[in-house]
Amino acid sequence: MGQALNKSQGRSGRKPAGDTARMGALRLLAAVDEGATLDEAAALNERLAPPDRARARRLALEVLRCTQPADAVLMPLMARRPRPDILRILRLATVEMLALGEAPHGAVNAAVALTRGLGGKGQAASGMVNAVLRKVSSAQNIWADLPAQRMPDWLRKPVAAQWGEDIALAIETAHEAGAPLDLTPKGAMPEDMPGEALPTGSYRLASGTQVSVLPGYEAGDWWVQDAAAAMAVRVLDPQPGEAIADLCAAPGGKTLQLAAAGAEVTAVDISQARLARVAENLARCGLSATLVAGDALDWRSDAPLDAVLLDAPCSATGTIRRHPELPRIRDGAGLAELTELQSRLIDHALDILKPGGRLVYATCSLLPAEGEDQMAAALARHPGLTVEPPQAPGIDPAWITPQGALRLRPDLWPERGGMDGFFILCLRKTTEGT
Ligand SMILES: C[S@@+](CC[C@H](N)C(=O)[O-])C[C@H]1O[C@@H](n2cnc3c(N)ncnc32)[C@H](O)[C@@H]1O
Repeated sequence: MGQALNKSQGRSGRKPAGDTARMGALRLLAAVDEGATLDEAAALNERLAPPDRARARRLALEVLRCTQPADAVLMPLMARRPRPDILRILRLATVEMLALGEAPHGAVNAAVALTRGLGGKGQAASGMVNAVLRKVSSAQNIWADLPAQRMPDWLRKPVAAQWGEDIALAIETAHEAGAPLDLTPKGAMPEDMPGEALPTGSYRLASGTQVSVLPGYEAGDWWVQDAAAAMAVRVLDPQPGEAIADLCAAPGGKTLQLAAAGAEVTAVDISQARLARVAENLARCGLSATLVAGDALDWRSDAPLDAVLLDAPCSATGTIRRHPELPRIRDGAGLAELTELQSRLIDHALDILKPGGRLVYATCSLLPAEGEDQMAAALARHPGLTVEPPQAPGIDPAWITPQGALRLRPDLWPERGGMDGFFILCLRKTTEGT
């Protein structure tokens, strides 16, 4: 490795392979440090060729999943904390070598070149970067023993209080492992579709699979949707011809499921821009629904509603496998506002539902405040409700809570690659009303 890390290589003017993607990853990481989500920052890499853009995102995702372990290796090797741009380069190279198994030679050379590219201070720091990363490259044993990245206290405390320390650790391990690519079939999946058919009806492929080259993409035979997210509509069990409102619909994975089942769907979302994505997804899949842009709290149906799906706005803490920046850019503030909105949406959903109709409440959250506690409060406010036990193929009885809800967590299905965190409960409005 010694020769490969020769400082003079950075002066040759030749960019190490993968440099563009690495620069793209560093841009994304800098934006996250400023409080942006990866989706918000994606436009920064618009000029990159699609393969480099995809690799930049994969690298940034991996760094965000392993920032704490990377720092645990790096910090003892430095006299003081480096400036943020240099720290990002060090973390990237560390994660490339220790988490992704990249050859030290390429990762270290690239890091030194990127450091020099920062100008005067970077030139001065490049020797330190080279020396530190040489040591990091032989730290595999230390890396293997490091615990997975901890959730922040505002999230970890309620999770550990609800399910215990072991489950909190298992969830952290699942966060670090990332997420595979899950698809929901519209009908039968194309026969040549690679991957694994899951017991719940979703289809699972390796993460990083290029979606647009898969069989059936053009024909709209399926859409991308996490296996846990797909369970809310399976629990609702839509029937052909039923009038169903999807009150917080965008980007529309659940609207597509409802429409594919033959329901008469009205998809409501407060965001016109996000609702445009529902329209695009429906068009690609050859499905239809009535789209309404507006506040669900102000919307009422002209016809009686057989069912309402309320996939409420929430902390999205169940999706950290896919959005590892969330714990970095959120601090739990705003939770009270969200739970207040959720309870108002629940009350409105029950109000517009016909007697005998069913409400499925779902959140992609790990916080009991947005799931178990929220529903306990709703049941106390509305005595005329019955809980419908979740019935759908592939449900493990261990996923059903004493309350009769489906509680899905990232640590479930570890041998299959996990699933997002979701809370799902189906209620029936009795004819006596609520
Ligand atoms: C969890 S996402 C929904 C995901 C969607 N059900 C799916 O499966 O693709 C929550 C959505 O609620 C929308 N939203 C937030 N507040 C709303 C409100 N008061 N009325 C209607 N939609 C709202 C947001 O714009 C966002 O698209």
